[in-house]
Amino acid sequence: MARIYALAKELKLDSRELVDLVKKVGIPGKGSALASLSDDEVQRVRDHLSGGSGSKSSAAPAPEEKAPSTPVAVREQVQPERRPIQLERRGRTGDEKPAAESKPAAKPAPRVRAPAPLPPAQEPEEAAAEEAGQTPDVRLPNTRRSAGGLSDRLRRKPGDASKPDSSAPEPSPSKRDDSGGASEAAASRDSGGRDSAGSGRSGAVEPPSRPAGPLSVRGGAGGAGRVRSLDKRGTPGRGDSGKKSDGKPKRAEPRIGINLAPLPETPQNQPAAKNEPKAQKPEIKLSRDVIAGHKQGMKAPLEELAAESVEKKRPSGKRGGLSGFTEKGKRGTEEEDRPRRKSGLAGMSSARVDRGNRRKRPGDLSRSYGRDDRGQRRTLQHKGTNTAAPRKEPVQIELPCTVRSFSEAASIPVAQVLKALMGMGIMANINAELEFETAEIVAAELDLELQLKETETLEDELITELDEQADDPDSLKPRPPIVTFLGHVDHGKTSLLDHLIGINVVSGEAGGITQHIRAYEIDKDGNSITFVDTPGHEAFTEMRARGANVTDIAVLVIAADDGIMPQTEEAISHAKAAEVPIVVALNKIDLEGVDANRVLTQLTEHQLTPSEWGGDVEVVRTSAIKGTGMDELLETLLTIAELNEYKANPDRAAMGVCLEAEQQGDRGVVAKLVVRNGTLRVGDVMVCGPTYGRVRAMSDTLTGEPISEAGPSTPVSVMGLESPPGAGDRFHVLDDIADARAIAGSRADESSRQSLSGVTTKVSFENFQEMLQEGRLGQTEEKVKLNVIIRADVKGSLEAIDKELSKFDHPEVEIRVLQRSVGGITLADVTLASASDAVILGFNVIPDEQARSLADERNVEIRRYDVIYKLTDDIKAMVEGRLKPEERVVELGRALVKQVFSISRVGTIAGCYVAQGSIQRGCRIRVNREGRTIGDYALDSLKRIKEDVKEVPRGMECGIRLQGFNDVKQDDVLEAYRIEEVARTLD
Ligand SMILES: Nc1nc2c(ncn2[C@@H]2O[C@H](COP(=O)(O)OP(=O)(O)OP(=O)(O)O)[C@@H](O)[C@H]2O)c(=O)[nH]1
Repeated sequence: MARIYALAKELKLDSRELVDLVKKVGIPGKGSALASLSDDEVQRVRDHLSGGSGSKSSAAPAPEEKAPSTPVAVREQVQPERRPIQLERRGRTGDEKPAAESKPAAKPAPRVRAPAPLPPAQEPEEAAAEEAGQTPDVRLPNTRRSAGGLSDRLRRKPGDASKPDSSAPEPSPSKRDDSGGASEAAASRDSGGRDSAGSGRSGAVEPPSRPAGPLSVRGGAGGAGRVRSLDKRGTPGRGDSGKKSDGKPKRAEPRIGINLAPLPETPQNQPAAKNEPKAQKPEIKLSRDVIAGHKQGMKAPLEELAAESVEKKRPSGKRGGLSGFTEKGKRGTEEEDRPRRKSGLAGMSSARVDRGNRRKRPGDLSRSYGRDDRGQRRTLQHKGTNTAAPRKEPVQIELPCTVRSFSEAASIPVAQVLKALMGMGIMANINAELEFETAEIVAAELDLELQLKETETLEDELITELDEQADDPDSLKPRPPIVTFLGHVDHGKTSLLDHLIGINVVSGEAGGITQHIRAYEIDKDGNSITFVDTPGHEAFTEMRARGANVTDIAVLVIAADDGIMPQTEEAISHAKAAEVPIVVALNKIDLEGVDANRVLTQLTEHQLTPSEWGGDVEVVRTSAIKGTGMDELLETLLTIAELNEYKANPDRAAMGVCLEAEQQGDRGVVAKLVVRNGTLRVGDVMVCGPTYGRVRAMSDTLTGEPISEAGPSTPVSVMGLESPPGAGDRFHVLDDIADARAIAGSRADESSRQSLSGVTTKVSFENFQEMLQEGRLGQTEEKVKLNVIIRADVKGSLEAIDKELSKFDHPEVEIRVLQRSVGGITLADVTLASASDAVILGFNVIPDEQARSLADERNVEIRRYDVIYKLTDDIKAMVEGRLKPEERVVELGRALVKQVFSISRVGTIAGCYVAQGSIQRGCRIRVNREGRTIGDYALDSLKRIKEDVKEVPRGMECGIRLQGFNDVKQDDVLEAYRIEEVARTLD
């Protein structure tokens, strides 16, 4: 499995280009650089790049990478020619490698062996060459390759074989000898690798060139890169440059004829090469010892030095100024340059020449850095003036990384990073946090090397370690279950808890409504149960949203007289989403005339089948007033706890969750915590969310009596924290208060950074689709679940949507409706969506103000529809990976209709107050009445006083007339929006 962008990087291709290629190869659903390819698909791509023959390419995959991007097209054209060449290569590949590698030994024998594998037909040539006195193993082949390779080919055609042949071999060997073994060494390997020769020559030459293939293959992942660089370097070979340039055409045999033209220049280049010594000085300084050593067979140091030098010279692994090399002879296709590139000293010279070229054309930076294989513009390209030197070293990125820090690290403008992100379909701001993968792609887009500098934070070191610290099974002891009451308001949650603990809190509550979370531990026949009473299911879900799932069992309290009410439905959704056992307390059973069966039926309709009806949901009939069913309820809870074997290790450092906290005048910060594991003691140092402190005192949440320690599942009031943590914040006990302080500080920073970040973190249709394509989802489960919450205007719509969704059938994705109900989108929906990574689907309904702002804050996606098929189409399209929101709705503002004026011949004018954003001329208006959208119309006229205006901002009044709608009423909410075309970037 490999990501497209990673493969592109490996193959030295542009990500988008590879995406196109993948499509071309016939692999569907890979519209993004983030998409993953299976091994088979990767092989298909490689095969395609290699020229089409799967099996062949598999034998020598690396060579294919030689021709990165451009090659695709070119190869296809040249295919007929390449085939034979490839075959030869492969043959060599295996054999050559060793030959090339062993070269260091410089033993003639091995050298001779290398050519052996060559096709018989070519042997004669090789043999002839050898006989020519090329005993010096490597040199011969090298010489041929680098110098004579192309010429050989050319020779054959033109018929002038001797001249180039002799000249080629001679100069190079002699030269090398002169300059010291260095050149030979490099040449032998480099030029060997250089396919130029091989290609240029007939089959015989090929063998020597093979080495390049093998080299890259060995390189493994980096093979591609190497091949590429080798090619580059090969080009410039000293003195042979001209010839080499000829050699490249290997792939494009048809061009040989065309390429012949530059031949005459070969000799011209030669002299240039002779001048090399001048340029060579700054390139590499070879000490006499090294040179002498090499003559005695020590090639490695030289090669390393050479390679190192070349690397330094090449900006960001690009072909850099090498392109200039081809200029004279054939500045045409870059693919022709590639094969010429060499490694080692040959590469050095290429780089040197390259530099020289750059010096000649200082303004043409684009040629050096700004173009990719297809000549397409790269981000670092500069036109005309060289404003800044391109970064040559890998970009060091420390995680987490913002756009700003990325741009600073890479020394490139923020705008450029944002643009690259936009190109990936990510709209971010300067403070947006980039995940490593995103940063990696951006770096690839910007042609930068990325070096991850991950610093382990104290959080990772201490907290994560504590979280991951597994308890020895022997140390685990049963712990009390933590039970939470959920249900519709006034159905008796608090009364039930009161009765269970024997106090009467209900009467003391303001307005009879629970405003605080209470948590008490009670004892039943020696067994404890911890009860948590929350002010509503939002609080319950809120804690879940913060990763603090304290509840083991949910008790759904339903008043027998009311039955299931809207909030009960929500509570059911929340409990189901939390995936905890549900026990129903059918309360107020003491009331006369209540029909328990009606409630049981309703429960069944909500997929909660009572155990007495054959289901698995325990229903206990209770009366908080009379105390009916209390024992049965406790016993049921204890039985469930027993079945689920809730256990914890009381002998470790405590960790748990904060339920509530407040600043109390004389006592300081008092936090109500529940210990989930371990034992909390007075004197312990703890970090809780963004605060920390030492436990100064602890007290029982029920009696208020001081306690010195609190074991697993114990609710406890703690004093000593620096500031009040939030509900749902987790706490950990640490050894060192300095660590606790540091962690709390970094969390505070992190949360403020997140609030500034503009990157979406929650699930949305688009990122779900993306995750699906990448395989990030569904790796552990059989089916990926897409959580949705549906809100519709009427029950009929809900039923229609349900029906549509029930038809949905996908092998990998399951639509999981967490909640479906009639009415506008509420805060509870957003909280649930946030806690459950769900998308809210609104059908002809709008979110209320609170829900809207919380959704914005938490990046919860709310999708609104007015036609059912659009909703289902969207889901299908998303799952099938073809979601293409070509247009995006941009909300502009909301206005409240304060008064309506009917003017004859003009129509109805709505006198409005702009409560949010602005109303703009040319926008569209959704008319909402009592939480439902009743129509969608174009804005006909927008006036302030009597003047037509372009825009009316928030806080102003205006007159609005809608096109084709005169039934505007007072208190209607008019929502202004605009539809913007959005360029698709993922496909
Ligand atoms: N008849 C009868 N009345 C009950 C019973 N349980 C609770 N009530 C009454 O119902 C009203 C609401 O009870 P609460 O316990 O405050 O209900 P709640 O669900 O906790 O309400 P919130 O705190 O607002 O969430 C009170 O007046 C209780 O006296 C019961 O079993 N029978």
